[in-house]
Amino acid sequence: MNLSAREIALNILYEIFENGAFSNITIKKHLVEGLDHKEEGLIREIVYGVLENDIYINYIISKASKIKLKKIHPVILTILKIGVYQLIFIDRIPPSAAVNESVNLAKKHGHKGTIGFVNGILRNISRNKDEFMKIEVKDKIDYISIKYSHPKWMVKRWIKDYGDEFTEELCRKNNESPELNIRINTLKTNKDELKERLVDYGFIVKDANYAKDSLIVENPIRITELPEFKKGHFIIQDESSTLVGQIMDPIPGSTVIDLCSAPGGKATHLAQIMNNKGKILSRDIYEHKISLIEENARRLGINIIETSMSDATKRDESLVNIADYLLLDAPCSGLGLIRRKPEIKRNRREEDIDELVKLQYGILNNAKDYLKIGGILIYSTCTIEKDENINLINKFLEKNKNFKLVNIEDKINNKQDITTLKSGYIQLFPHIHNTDGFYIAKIIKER
Ligand SMILES: C[S@@+](CC[C@H](N)C(=O)[O-])C[C@H]1O[C@@H](n2cnc3c(N)ncnc32)[C@H](O)[C@@H]1O
Repeated sequence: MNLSAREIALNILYEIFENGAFSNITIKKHLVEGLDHKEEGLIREIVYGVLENDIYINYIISKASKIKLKKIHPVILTILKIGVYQLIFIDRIPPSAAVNESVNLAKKHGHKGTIGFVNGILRNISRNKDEFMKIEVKDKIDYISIKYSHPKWMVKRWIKDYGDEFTEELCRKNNESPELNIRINTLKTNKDELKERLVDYGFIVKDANYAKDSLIVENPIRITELPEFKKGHFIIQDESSTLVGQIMDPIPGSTVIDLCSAPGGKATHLAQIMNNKGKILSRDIYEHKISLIEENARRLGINIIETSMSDATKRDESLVNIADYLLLDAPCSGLGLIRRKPEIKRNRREEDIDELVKLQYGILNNAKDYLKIGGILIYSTCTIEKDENINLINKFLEKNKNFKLVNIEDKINNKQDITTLKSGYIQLFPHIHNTDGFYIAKIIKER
């Protein structure tokens, strides 16, 4: 029997809420053959919409329900969330349809009582929408947390580091869908040629703002099914991440170590910049991820990447003093990726950050010995947490006086809203740069 788009969305959300699953992987798993673009679009809209607005939706349901949220069966609660999301956020769906579709799901998954419960709550919210949407709290942290559905600890940290207005803008932007970026594989094609091909297929394409090898695709549905993708003419990569290669800018023929390499987005870009000449040692702690690096390298026509499994927290004597360039694209809290993976807001815990900082520092401390004198270290993360970025790098530089940040002004042409290039690092934010939240520092080992 074919499931409706809303029922598929229910199954996906249930798995994410109950098992802490990743949104992109779970969506892929549940999309079945035969769904048309419109149904697939609705499933994605509901899943991402509910995840992005989860705290606000819960707030609205708890105002309407006499039963505490914790006491509502998780499937019924998810059905309610799908209904509320459509009532509040999707204008084109008539309220009666939003209510009826949720009631139909309740008929399938609940009993007489729960059907009445879902119907009553959704009708009440639909009739008094403005009243239910009001956020009646005085505290700024509580307000931002509910309105933009970010956990309080996150809002509190960001207000402390960046201020109220900045945090509100950032949280607002985190709930918008990001554009898709692709990176051109200059070993196989060039920007103009690829752009022309994509436009011929009907894609709307424009240049990215900061990364030379990146394009923005506005309507990317099923872009990875194109022959150009299969032939390795491009890879999906946010432009912030593409800037890592651009800023490292390794010379062809060099030896590069990439300690946390999977799935190889940055390693393959470095190979491209090196014109597929030299050597890149790509390592990762997870065996199953190594094959992803190899698959990407093969598709992109790269043969200078040598993969192996290793734990970067353990010192490897065979690497000491061999690297001209070293990339530490560290495991991090991922708080710069909330637009793409809204489940991060539910799954990440504040305690994780201290743990991650210890891990990052441990790896950095090994990495420093792998560089030759005069070698270049790039440290990057996809987070906006100062403790994982600038604070960590400052602590490292304080303890290792032979390392210095390098001016990177010549590496980025468009300097709009980036003021720290001279100081050797950049911190990008979704609401300012329209990229993932991302940190990159370039450091030289002077002696
Ligand atoms: C930010 S991701 C790397 C993304 C990759 N550089 C790219 O551009 O495609 C961080 C990677 O670190 C790996 N990792 C986590 N802990 C590690 C460790 N102790 N040693 C080596 N790799 C580790 C994870 O498996 C993950 O693939």
